[in-house]
Amino acid sequence: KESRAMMFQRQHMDPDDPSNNSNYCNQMMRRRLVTEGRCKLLNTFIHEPLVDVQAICLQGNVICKNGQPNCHKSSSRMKITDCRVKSNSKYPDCDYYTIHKERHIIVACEGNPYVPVHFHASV
Ligand SMILES: Nc1ncnc2c1ncn2[C@@H]1O[C@H](C(=O)NS(=O)(=O)C[C@H]2[C@@H](O)[C@H](n3ccc(=O)[nH]c3=O)O[C@@H]2CO)[C@@H](O)[C@H]1O
Repeated sequence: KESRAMMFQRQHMDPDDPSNNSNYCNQMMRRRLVTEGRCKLLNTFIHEPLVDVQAICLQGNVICKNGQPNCHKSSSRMKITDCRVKSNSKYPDCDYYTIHKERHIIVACEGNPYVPVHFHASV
């Protein structure tokens, strides 16, 4: 069974910078099995080293939108790509906009070791 930490890495970690690949999301959403069962509305990939993303759990603790106390905001901006589903997408042909950004990211952390298990938002 896949751990939540491994699921976070499968769904959200991609240290290699895709810079200007406009078809990145259609490739990666499929390759990482994020579109299993339905066209996920929004999924963000993070283009930073795993150790830097894991370090966020030691950075700014903030309250999550759902009231849980275990969210953490990255102290620096990070290279990310938002994959946002196109409105005319029909499962299983999920079609995505590829939106490259640099933002602070907010993740939820859990466990021992205390690691990211959920991508909460980018700001
Ligand atoms: N505090 C917590 N602590 C621990 N766990 C917590 C906590 N909170 C939730 N989980 C758990 O996480 C799991 C999960 O899949 N939550 S999810 O909201 O659907 C994920 C969002 C995210 O994947 C994506 N998104 C969203 C925005 C963006 O910029 N980029 C972007 O990619 O969209 C999804 C929907 O928003 C679920 O098991 C829930 O129980």
